[in-house]
Amino acid sequence: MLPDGAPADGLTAEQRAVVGHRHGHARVAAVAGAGKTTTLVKRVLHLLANGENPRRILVLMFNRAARDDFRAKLTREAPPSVPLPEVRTFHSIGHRLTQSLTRWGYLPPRQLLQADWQRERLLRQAVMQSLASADGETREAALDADRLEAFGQFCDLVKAEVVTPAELFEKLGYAADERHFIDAFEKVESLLEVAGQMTYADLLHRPLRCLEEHAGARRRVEGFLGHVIVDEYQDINEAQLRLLKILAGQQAQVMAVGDANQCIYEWRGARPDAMLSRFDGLFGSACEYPLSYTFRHGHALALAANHAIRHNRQRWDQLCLAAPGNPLTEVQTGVGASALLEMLQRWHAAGRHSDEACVLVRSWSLSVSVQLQLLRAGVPFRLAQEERFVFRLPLVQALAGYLQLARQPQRLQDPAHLALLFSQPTTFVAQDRVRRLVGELARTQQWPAREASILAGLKPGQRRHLKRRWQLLCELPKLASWPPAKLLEHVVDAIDAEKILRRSAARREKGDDDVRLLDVLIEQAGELANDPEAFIELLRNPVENRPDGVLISTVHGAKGLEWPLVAVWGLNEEDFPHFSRDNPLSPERLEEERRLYYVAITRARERLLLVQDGGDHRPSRFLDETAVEDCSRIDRAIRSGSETGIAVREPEMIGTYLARIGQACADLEHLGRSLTLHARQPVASPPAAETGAGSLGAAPWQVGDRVRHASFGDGEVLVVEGNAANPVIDVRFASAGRRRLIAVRAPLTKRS
Ligand SMILES: Nc1ncnc2c1ncn2[C@@H]1O[C@H](COP(=O)(O)OP(=O)(O)OP(=O)(O)O)[C@@H](O)[C@H]1O
Repeated sequence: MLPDGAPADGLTAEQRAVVGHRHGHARVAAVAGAGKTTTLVKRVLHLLANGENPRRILVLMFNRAARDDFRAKLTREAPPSVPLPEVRTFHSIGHRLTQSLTRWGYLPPRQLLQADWQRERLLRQAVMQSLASADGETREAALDADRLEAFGQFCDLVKAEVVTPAELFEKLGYAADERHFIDAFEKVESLLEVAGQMTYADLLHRPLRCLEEHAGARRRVEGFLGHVIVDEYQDINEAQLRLLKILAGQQAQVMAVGDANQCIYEWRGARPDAMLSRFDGLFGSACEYPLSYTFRHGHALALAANHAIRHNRQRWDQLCLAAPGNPLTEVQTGVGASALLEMLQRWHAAGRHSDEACVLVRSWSLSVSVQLQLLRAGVPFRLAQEERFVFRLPLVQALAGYLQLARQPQRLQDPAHLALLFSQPTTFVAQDRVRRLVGELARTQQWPAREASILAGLKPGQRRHLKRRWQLLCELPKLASWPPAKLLEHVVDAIDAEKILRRSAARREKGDDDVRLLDVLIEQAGELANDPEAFIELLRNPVENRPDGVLISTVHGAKGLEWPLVAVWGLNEEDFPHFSRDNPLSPERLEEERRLYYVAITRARERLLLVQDGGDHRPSRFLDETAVEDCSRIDRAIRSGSETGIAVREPEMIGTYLARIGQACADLEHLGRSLTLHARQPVASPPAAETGAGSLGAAPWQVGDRVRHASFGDGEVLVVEGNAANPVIDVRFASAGRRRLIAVRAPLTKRS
């Protein structure tokens, strides 16, 4: 049976309300798996059936895959030969606007830079111009591939956030040795202008700036639309928001559909408040529509997701409810590879296939241990990004190369092998110089004399790095009998690899990732203590993506997708949530990490396994917050109709959940009343200072607090934002509607 007693159209009451929305702007808060596409397709058909001109409707989707999916569904469901509205991505709208503005003479014509190499050449030229008077070492470091990529992201983000490069630099706290980004951005802009070219980010940025500047141009694009429907609204950036505002003009009714709890693209300029207060600021008030039922998974996982996201201060106050016909979902926690391999074994034993399963990781470096474990166990797998195969990572190839050299001293005479070991981790020397030097070393087997021409022009620091590397390589054959883990540790110490990796990384997170990769490899090498050959073999294994294998993906790559079995791997403090001593966790970043976790766990349909490493690694705080035990017990009670008292962490939330599903399904109606719930104290969590939780826990205002205002009467807190000591809160008042208040100034009292 469908929730809310759905009639023959198969929609829930909540979905029907969205479809039939009458007038004004609308905000649709849809939990993961709520059937947004189904609902929005029906909404478009409803508008058409009510005589709306299809040319006055625009549907904006987040990416091309979502757009194609929507178009296909709309075409399937629409009566034959009915003209349909446009379904587009923001970039394609930007492209068309650029063409029109160019034709009307507002913008000079420009060619889009399509190939990666063109973009890379542009970034390289701009950095070289900007560091023309800097020393060779500084320029070399700035032109490193990762740092160049970080600069490219910087340029895109300046345009996505519609700020100046200096503002972005300050806002995101870039490192001092990236200060050239500010000037190099301007160089990029000049180079593009002279060459008559533009980047993908310009497809939105140029027409936006032009339209904001020229009222005449604005008048030519405004007023054509009656309805704009925007999907995945939580992940759109400032440039997209402002373009949307212009396109909608004064008349169009905007329907923003999304889930603020799934905003995971802050690094691309998205903001969780786009869906919340920012919408009000841009468009004014909107009708609010929840889509609370997920059609993806069972109660245990819906409850787990609700528990997890409750710890965010800035969130949409909405419970995710499992629809009655959903599959049962088993939620489990486990430690280490054995938990994953056992789960996969049971899955296969039940006749299920590997390609129904997905392992999700917070970042690619965490996938290395899964890959190695699956390789060892002979479980076929595939990677969402093939270049992430462990044996293809340059650092991994180099580490395998160090081990190999220990066992095969003749490799000291192989220039290609030496070039690999001199380049990873970097020695901060240009590659062609390294190539010449290793050629000489392979031939002479001697470090050159101080005055040798091959060393001319190298700075003392560079010479030191190179010489230390050569000494290590000469030493390795003498350590051939050492187990691989000890040998790797020695390599890492001898060349100060952690420091080099952090210093050479383009972003702090990349540095953390590389260091983590070292740790993982040493751990894995330790597990094969007696068999160094097997370890080297493992790292050099020429595996290919197996289409029938278990998928390994990052959580970002899993946006919008689902699998019958999902394992979230690497649930350790510092890994997920990701932080380190150099990259501490601010309250905002913790909330972003938690949204990412929320997205990860809500991808599962039938089984969810949450895996931590164990050993020295502390379990992720998210595991405790998810209260898996409570969720599974309540799920069992729902299924068995048990009426015994249960002690749970969040009796109030679970009570509300039971009452809501009881309203939706007559069979469960008794539950909210009969299942008695007691509060249980949470297991003590580590102190905030240790875990990087900041002052979050001390926040006096919580979403869901019931309040009384001297003028507006009773209400409920929907959003808490800003500084914990002086937050801005959104409150929905029963009589006065939604209001935004500075909490300490407002005449507010909390009600129990
Ligand atoms: N009212 C409903 N009753 C039963 N099943 C539904 C209902 N609405 C949607 N579904 C099912 O839920 C699944 C997801 O729906 P749909 O493809 O529309 O959503 P989506 O937009 O891809 O997902 P999401 O909500 O995660 O973005 C589909 O299998 C769809 O048939």
